[in-house]
Amino acid sequence: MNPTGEPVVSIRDLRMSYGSKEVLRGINLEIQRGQVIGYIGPNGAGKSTTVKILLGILDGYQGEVKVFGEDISSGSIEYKKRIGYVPETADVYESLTAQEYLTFVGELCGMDHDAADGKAKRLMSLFSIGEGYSARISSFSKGMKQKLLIIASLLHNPDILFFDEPLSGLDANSVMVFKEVLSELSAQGKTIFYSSHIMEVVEKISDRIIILNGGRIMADGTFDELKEQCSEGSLEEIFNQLTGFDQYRDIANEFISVLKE
Ligand SMILES: Nc1ncnc2c1ncn2[C@@H]1O[C@H](COP(=O)(O)OP(=O)(O)OP(=O)(O)O)[C@@H](O)[C@H]1O
Repeated sequence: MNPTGEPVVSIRDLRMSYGSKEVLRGINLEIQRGQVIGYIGPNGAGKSTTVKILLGILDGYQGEVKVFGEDISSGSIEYKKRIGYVPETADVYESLTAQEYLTFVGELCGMDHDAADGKAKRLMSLFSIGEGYSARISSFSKGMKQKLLIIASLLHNPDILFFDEPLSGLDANSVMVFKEVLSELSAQGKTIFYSSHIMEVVEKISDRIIILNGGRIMADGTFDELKEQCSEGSLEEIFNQLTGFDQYRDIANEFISVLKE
């Protein structure tokens, strides 16, 4: 954990370009232990790029990125064992069974095979997909695959979690279980980065909301602070205001008239 109270993630003047296209334009952030961060922004804002840099799977950035107080460019990969990640889209090994996949992931993160096996089986059953434990992932429904990814991200009890649209495909009962798990994890001191386009959920679960637009941070604060700053009621309205999007009716009308042609 992080007994000294220093930030678990610290980012200074982070810049990233793909070719001549600058997609992160000077991000500065300090994230404390136990915070649930709603990390939101329009499509292409740079959210996944930031997360991939933090995960150590994207190089070539400028600026300083520290996780658990250590500069991730130092080459140490130990910190990755303390991180869990649910990507927006994932290539899981479909020909493996859930058991093979989860024990493999657990062992990669330093767990003993039998410990990973026992824990994975119980977590699958708690998520109502226990019957699929020995089945090939290729036979899973979309929601079952998503639950598998969530379990894989949590199995090794990481200290920082990155979730990208984690509720995608989950039924209403599982959503309630997952939200409750999130709030317990945060109470235990886990830090959670939550990226989603579902504003109602982000508004409810986040202690702090960061809005990214065009590679820059447009807002950073609690929901109440953002509300005060924008004089708007819901996070959806705040988001639309801060990302300069107020023509949705005109666009929808034009869309309909094109369909009618
Ligand atoms: N491998 C790549 N090569 C070139 N450009 C890329 C690459 N990956 C991302 N980009 C560009 O970087 C920008 C930021 O992408 P990123 O995936 O970080 O956005 P995002 O905020 O996660 O978007 P979304 O909400 O759609 O998932 C986009 O303009 C995207 O086209």
